[in-house]
Amino acid sequence: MTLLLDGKTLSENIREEISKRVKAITSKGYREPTLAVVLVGNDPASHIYVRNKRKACQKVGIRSLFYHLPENTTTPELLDLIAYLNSEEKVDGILVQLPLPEHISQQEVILSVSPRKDVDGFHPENMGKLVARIEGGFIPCTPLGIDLLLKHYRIDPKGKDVVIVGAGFIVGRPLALLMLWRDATVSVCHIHTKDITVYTKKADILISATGVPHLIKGDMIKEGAVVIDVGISKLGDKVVGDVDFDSVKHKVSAITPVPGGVGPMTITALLLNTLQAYEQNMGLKDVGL
Ligand SMILES: NC(=O)C1=CN([C@@H]2O[C@H](COP(=O)(O)OP(=O)(O)OC[C@H]3O[C@@H](n4cnc5c(N)ncnc54)[C@H](OP(=O)(O)O)[C@@H]3O)[C@@H](O)[C@H]2O)C=CC1
Ligand SMILES: Nc1nc(=O)c2c([nH]1)NC[C@@H]1CN(c3ccc(C(=O)N[C@@H](CCC(=O)O)C(=O)O)cc3)C=[N+]21
Ligand SMILES: [Mg+2]
Repeated sequence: MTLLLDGKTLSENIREEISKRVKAITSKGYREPTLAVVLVGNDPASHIYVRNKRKACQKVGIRSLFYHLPENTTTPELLDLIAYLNSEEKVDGILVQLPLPEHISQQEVILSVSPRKDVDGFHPENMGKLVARIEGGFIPCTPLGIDLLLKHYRIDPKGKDVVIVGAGFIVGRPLALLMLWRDATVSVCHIHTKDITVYTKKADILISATGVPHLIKGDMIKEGAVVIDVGISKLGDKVVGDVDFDSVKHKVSAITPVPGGVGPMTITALLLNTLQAYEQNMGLKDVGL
């Protein structure tokens, strides 16, 4: 029997808890948690993601402020907005939607967000805490969402061979660090890997995050493995992952569906990070809340 790792239902349950926590705090007279979402340009997929993130915020009582800048925004203009959001006491979290237009320096933007408001966990101070195993930083949303999903289903990476396909900045790399933190033996494959099948076949837990539809097929997988599909691609009008679900599903012990697996968990992790930023910003722990 193959277990479907249901990120949608788990997300609903966690979001219910977040909502209760927000109500408990705001009913004591504190202001609402606030996330600033910055989108540059008109990429249609980014628009949909941003809309989903804002809807999710609203449902749990997190206020979201939306800053939509034109495609031709310059790096200094974007940095000015971020400097303002950093200084604004009432803004707890800042999310700059990626990818940014080519002409904007992603590196400068990531460095400019205050590490205390960096709910994406992309700032080197937060990435560094992931390397050094220092608690209290922000863990990037997709790795954190996957960690929560594995925990919920009592799949412990400790001592397991975890193989990650894709070494991107927002998923593969930070995920590798988090899985090391969980005491897994981690391999990371990428575009220059000679033969990814050598690695995927050894995986107890295989996590694919490339955006290449149907990259992972049944004959590349060990019997009984756990498969986590991070990829999101459009094939015609269907949303598909990196995993060829039909050839894989009979071989594995557990697998995430796309949609309804990692995607909702990513947004839930964003809500959790925003709540963490808010609690730290307001000093709620210090007053015993
Ligand atoms: N479900 C969710 O919540 C989320 C889903 N995503 C999805 O995950 C995917 C990856 O996103 P992201 O990390 O931002 O993308 P990136 O483009 O930053 O990273 C993709 C990685 O996969 C590698 N890669 C590409 N093709 C192959 C291949 N054939 N074999 C092995 N490695 C390959 C790339 O190598 P190289 O760079 O050298 O080409 C790169 O390391 C996308 O589909 C994205 O939409 C992303 C975030 C959240
Ligand atoms: N600064 C920044 N932070 C991000 O976290 C970030 C980003 N930029 N840029 C783009 C990627 C992608 N990403 C997704 C989030 C949710 C779903 C999601 O909710 N997916 C649903 C719906 C899929 C669909 O129907 O399109 C699902 O899988 O069920 C997908 C992808 C966050 N990203
Ligand atoms: Mg993310």
